Amino acid sequence: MTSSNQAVLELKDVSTIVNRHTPNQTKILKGLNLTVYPGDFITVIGSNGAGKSTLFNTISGDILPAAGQVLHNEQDISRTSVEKRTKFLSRVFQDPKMGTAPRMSVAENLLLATKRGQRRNLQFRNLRGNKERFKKLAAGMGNGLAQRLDTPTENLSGGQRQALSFLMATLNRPDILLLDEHTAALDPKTSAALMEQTSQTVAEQKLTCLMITHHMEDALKYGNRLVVLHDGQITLDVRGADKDQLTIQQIMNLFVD
Ligand SMILES: Nc1ncnc2c1ncn2[C@@H]1O[C@H](COP(=O)(O)OP(=O)(O)OP(=O)(O)O)[C@@H](O)[C@H]1O
Repeated sequence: MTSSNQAVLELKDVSTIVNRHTPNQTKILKGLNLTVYPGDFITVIGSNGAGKSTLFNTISGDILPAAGQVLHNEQDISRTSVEKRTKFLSRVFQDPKMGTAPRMSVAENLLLATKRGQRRNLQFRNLRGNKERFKKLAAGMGNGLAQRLDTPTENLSGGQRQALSFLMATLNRPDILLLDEHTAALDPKTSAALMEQTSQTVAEQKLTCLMITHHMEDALKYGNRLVVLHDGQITLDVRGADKDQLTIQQIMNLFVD
């Protein structure tokens, strides 16, 4: 990645404060800087409470920075609403229940995802026209989702539901994809399968992606770049060959205060 590339996302000296003007006021991100280039796949690690979810909440607009700026394609989005950011950003959460509407079928959820960032005007008669496309997409996940297109998502397994959340998040090729421990609630085999699918989709669609994980193996295996968060700041940011040479032991040593 060359420095002449325009950044997709930039956080400049970002600080966040929760419980402002109360005795519990706490600074979480402390002047954090991060520049993300097109096609970066960044694994984000750090101990509990380091500020990883707060970083994602700041990128998604769920938390507004108390100081500093968030830029998307060089435009200041620091005050842009969560809803407006969904036009270019999508996120998959740890909890399989978070990403899908439970009473709606798999196909209806996928149709909803095609309208992401647009005004909601769901025409379910479009379902039939999209069925073949949805079937193909679901088949790509390789976990029986393609045979469940008419099933309400509340009746899917956790793995199928999380695969659907991932599919919905990537359907319209977001500029920025945030994966917030998206495989953590799944059993090891299902988790590994979704991780492989993730890696494949990110590569095929050349997505720009940040992924929080507590799996050190995954943090090393996937992505071209790894950042370590500690106490609200980035304490390590490595890419390419430097990342490839990292060992789990070296990373574990970084977690010792
Ligand atoms: N709304 C809030 N009110 C008070 N404290 C908060 C709030 N949100 C986060 N914190 C605190 O800020 C710190 C960072 O939280 P955050 O969830 O970003 O960490 P994390 O790195 O994602 O941790 P984990 O790995 O446990 O998910 C923690 O000490 C947390 O308790």
